[in-house]
Amino acid sequence: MLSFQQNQIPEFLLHPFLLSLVSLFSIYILKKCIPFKPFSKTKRLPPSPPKLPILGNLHQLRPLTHRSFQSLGRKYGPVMLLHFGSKPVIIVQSAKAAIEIMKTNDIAFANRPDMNAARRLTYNGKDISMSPYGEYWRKLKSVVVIHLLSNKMVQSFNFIRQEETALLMKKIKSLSCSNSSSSPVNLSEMFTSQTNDVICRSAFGRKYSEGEDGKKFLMLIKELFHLIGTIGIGEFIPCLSWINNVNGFDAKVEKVAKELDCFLDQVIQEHQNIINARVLVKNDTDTVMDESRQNFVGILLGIYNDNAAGVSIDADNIKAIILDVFIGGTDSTTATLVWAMTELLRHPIVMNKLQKEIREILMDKHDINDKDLEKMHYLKAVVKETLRYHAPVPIFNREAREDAKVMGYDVAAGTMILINAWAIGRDPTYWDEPEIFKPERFLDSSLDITGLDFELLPFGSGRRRCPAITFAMANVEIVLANLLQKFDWELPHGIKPEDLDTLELHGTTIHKRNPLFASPTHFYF
Ligand code: HEM
Repeated sequence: MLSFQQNQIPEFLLHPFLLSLVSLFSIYILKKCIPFKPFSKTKRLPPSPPKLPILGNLHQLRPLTHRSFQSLGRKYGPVMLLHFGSKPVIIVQSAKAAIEIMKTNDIAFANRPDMNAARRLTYNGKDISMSPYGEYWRKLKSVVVIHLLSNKMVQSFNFIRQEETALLMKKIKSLSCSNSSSSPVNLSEMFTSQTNDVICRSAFGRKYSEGEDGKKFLMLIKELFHLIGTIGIGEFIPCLSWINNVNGFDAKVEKVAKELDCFLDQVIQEHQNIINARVLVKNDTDTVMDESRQNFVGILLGIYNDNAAGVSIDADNIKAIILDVFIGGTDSTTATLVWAMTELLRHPIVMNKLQKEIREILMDKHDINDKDLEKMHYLKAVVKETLRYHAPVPIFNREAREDAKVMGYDVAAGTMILINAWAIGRDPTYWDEPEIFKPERFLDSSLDITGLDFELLPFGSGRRRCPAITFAMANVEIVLANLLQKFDWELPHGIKPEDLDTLELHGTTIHKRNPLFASPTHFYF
C-alpha cells in the first residue's frame, strides 16, 4: 500500500542537531508566534506521552514507526494521542478501536490526510487513495472495483501471471544449473521484477522492464515511492516549511510529477492511436473495443471515450488511477513474497509441509492455475500468517471528517488517524504466541484478510480498504506454489535457518533490509 500512507518520519527530522536547534528556539517561538490549539478542555482526550514545544512527540519516534508506536502503546494504551509538531494524531493499535474507526464510524473517518507532496504527485489528489471521501472518490473507486479489479478481471489476467511466473522459474532454473549447487539466487530482485512485469502488463498491456523508456519509468516509480513516503517537515511544523524549498525537496517533487505525467501521456496516446487505427481499418467498433480493453489503460480509455453517464472520467483520472496501481501494487506484493520465503527458509518444517501439499495436489502438472491454488489450504495459511507477522503496509491512515468518538475519547474533525495493523497483528489479546510464525493457527480458523476480522488488517477495512486483494493474492500464491513445486530451497553458505535475519527497512511498505538469497535445487517430477 499501499504506499500512500505518509507515516514515515524523515531521518533528518530526527537528527540530534536539528532536534536541539528546534528545542532552543521553540520556547521563544512558542511565546511569540505559535498558538498551540489544544482540543477543548471539556473534551475527553486519549492518553498522551509528554510532548516538546514545536516538535510535539516527533522526537519519540524512530524510523521503524510501527515499532515506536507499539512500544509507546504498551505504556499509553491502544488509543493514544500524539502530536506531530502541532498536528494531533491518534494512534490506533487494537482490534476493538479499529472496529470503531472502520466499521462503527467508517464514514466519519473516511478521509485521508492531505499531504502536499503526495497530493502533487497524484494529480492534486485526483487518484483514489488520496482523494477525500465523497461523490468523486466513490465514482473512481467503483470504476476500479468494477472495471479493473473485479474477480472476472483478475481471472482474465491469469495468463499474465502464468507467463511471468514461468519466466521466473526458467530464470531460476538456468541459474541453478549454471551455478554450482550451492550458488544462491537473489530472490528479492527476482520478485521485484516479476511483480513489476505483471503489473506493467496488466496496466499497459506490455512490459517496461526492457528499453530505455521502461527503465526510466521504473526509476521514476522508485523516486515516487521515496517522495510519497517522506513527509516534508513543513507539514507538521508550518514555520519550518521553507526547509522543503531550500533542501530541494519541493523541486524534486515537481520534477518527478512532470516526468511521470509526460510518460503517462505518451502511454495513453499510444493506446488511443491503436484504437483509432483499428477503427479506421476495421470500422468495427465493438471488436476494436474488445481487443483494446485487455489492460487497465485500454479499459479506462474505453470508459473515457464512451463518456457514459455517471462514469465519465478525464485524462488526469486515468493517469492518477494508473499511478495508484503502481504505488499500491508493486512494493506491497514484492514485500509479501520476500517475507513469505524468508519465513519458510527460517522454518524448514513449515516449508516441507507446504511443499508436500503443493506436490501432492499438482502431481506432475506444470502449469498451476487458480483452481489448483484453491485446493492449497496450507499455502493460504502460510500467506495469511506472513501478512499477520509482517504486515507489508504496517500503518495506514485516515482523517476524521467530523467530530467523533473512539472508545469513549473525543476526536476532533481534521485529526489524523494512524492504524497500526502490524501491532494489531501481534497483539497478545487476540493472538496466541504472536511472536511465533505459525501458519497452523489459520487451518481451523475462519479468520480472513478482507477486512471483516479486525485483528487481521493487512488490507485495511471499510470503505477505504484495498480494492486489489484478489489481484495481489493471486500473484503471491502462484509464485510461491511454483517456487516450492519446482525447487528445493536452502540457505546459502551454511547459514542456519534461525540465523537468517529479519531486519526491516523503514518506509511506507516494510521490506526486508537485506536482500534475500537462497539456493535452489531443481526438483524433477
Ligand atoms: C500484498 C499487497 C497489498 C497490500 C498489503 C495492500 C494494502 C493496502 C492497505 C493497508 C490499504 C489502506 C486500506 C485502508 O485505508 O483501509 C490499501 C489501499 C489501497 N490499495 Fe492496496 N495493498 C496491496 C496491493 C494492492 C494492489 C496490487 C493495488 C492495485 C492494483 C492496490 C491498490 C490500492 C488502492 C488504490 C488503495 C486505496 C483505496 C482507497 O483509498 O479507497 N493495492 N492497500
